[in-house]
Amino acid sequence: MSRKKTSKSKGASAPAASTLPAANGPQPARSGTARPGSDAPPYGPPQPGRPSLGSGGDFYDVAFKVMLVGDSGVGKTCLLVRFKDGAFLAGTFISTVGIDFRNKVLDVDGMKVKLQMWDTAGQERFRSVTHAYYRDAHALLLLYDVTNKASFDNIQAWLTEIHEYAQHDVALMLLGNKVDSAHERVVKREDGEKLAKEYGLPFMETSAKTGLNVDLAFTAMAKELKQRSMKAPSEPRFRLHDYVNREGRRASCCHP
Ligand SMILES: Nc1nc2c(ncn2[C@@H]2O[C@H](COP(=O)(O)OP(=O)(O)OP(=O)(O)O)[C@@H](O)[C@H]2O)c(=O)[nH]1
Ligand SMILES: [Mg+2]
Repeated sequence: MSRKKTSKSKGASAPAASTLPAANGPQPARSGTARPGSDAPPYGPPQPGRPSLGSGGDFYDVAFKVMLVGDSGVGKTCLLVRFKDGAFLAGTFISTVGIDFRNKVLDVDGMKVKLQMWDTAGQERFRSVTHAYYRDAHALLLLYDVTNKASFDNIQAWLTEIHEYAQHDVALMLLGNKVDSAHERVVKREDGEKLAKEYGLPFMETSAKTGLNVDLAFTAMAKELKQRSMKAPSEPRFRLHDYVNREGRRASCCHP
């Protein structure tokens, strides 16, 4: 069964999880060439126990699209590279052109969950390109930079955009990145928490540089999406807010 795609279907139900790889399959990450849905698996209900084989040779039970959004320079690409490859892209800042994507298969409570992660360009001039991708996203990671007040102040505008273009029940998480830069910090943790509470969002501070909370952010989202996709979950309800509050590490303690 495949889901019929509708354009800007505000108020429609969230896209179903995908279990089948596309005929042409996801392509290796590259900038500015991907088209909405063209490289992505078609949608369909999850069929646990019947793993699919992606074109990259990755077996998975269920697949979801996770999009990273936020101002240019907040660290979206670095966060993704940290999660995917465990490395930090130091040095010259190379701004993303258009949109880029990477895949990773996670083991979530015995199920292989493939995350197809879309890295969007934060620059204003690419905004119309990224709008086209929102409607297919199952989850959004919305980032600001704790050393850049403007990126925090713009979160409200990003939320307005998300409400306009994304599915109404898209899973959403707010991340304050670059907490390793303690001396340059201008947005307090409490300010991030307050904003997140105001909008009912799960919230964490992260560092693509040290890796703080990076795996946790993606894993928590994978757990949430997996739970949402189960028609009659046998496990207790997963609570994203409680999970990130419990598991999230604070920059000043506990982390190397
Ligand atoms: N200290 C520190 N620097 C970071 C971190 N994450 C990213 N950076 C730096 O911030 C700059 C921008 O990072 P990118 O990941 O390219 O930013 P982006 O959000 O993808 O930007 P666009 O592609 O233009 O939307 C780069 O110079 C990174 O090295 C972090 O966690 N800590
Ligand atoms: Mg980028």
